[in-house]
Amino acid sequence: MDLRIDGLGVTIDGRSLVHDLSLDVADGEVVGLVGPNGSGKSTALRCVYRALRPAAGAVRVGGDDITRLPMRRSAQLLAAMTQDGAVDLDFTVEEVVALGRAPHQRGNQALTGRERELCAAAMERLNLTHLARRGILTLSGGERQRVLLARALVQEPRVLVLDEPTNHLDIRHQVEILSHLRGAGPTVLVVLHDLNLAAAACDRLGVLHQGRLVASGTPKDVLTEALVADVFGVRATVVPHPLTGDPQLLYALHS
Ligand SMILES: Nc1ncnc2c1ncn2[C@@H]1O[C@H](COP(=O)(O)OP(=O)(O)OP(=O)(O)O)[C@@H](O)[C@H]1O
Repeated sequence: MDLRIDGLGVTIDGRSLVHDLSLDVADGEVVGLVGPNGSGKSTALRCVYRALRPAAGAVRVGGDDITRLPMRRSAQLLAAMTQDGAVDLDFTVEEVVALGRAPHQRGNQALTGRERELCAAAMERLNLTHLARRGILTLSGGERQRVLLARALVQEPRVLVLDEPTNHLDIRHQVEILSHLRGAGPTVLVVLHDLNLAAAACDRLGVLHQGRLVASGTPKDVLTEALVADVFGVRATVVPHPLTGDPQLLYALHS
């Protein structure tokens, strides 16, 4: 197993925010974490990328407990694209993308030819080449999200974790970013709100409700009308996508 979350628990101010969460992600697999607002998705993910130390349990990458690794080593293994991963300094787009190589470099080394190619390919793939010289602070929210994904990809991590990577994005870029996750190389754990896009983008889903994992499995197994009603409190009709067969939820706002 590439990423193994084992009995994770987070308690803050006496309140259990994540309780006994275990979830495995196999090599190259894309697993989505879904759940209502406040169900503990970001808190769990923060433990995975070491922004938060869990009160219980462990997070293992390739068998190593990442909380016991030096920061530099865990940054070589795991990259995170998060809401709080924004860059406040006015670096250019190409400088921010190149920062993804930092865990692999010693001191202030210049990028090697291979690293420059890697950065150029990531910018090309995320439609950023024309923005390479622009200051990151001048970009729109969606453009900035794409820069942060490019930075995470050039890190060449074994595991990539993403917290709502489609925030701010128009539908074209939502589809594009999510379609980059499969076959991108790394094993992926991604928090998503849109259940239809999660069903299309992920091999498996884990559903969090009040800090507990209440279901996990393929999107087809997990996204049932009963689960959506129980966990999200919403009535939805589940239909197979006519082209892919992925479950898709239809919501009737009026009848
Ligand atoms: N540092 C903290 N101190 C106190 N409560 C916290 C802290 N961090 C998170 N919480 C609470 O823990 C619960 C889970 O929060 P979390 O951000 O993990 O949920 P989420 O599933 O990611 O939600 P959303 O879908 O709204 O982003 C929420 O009720 C939140 O208010």
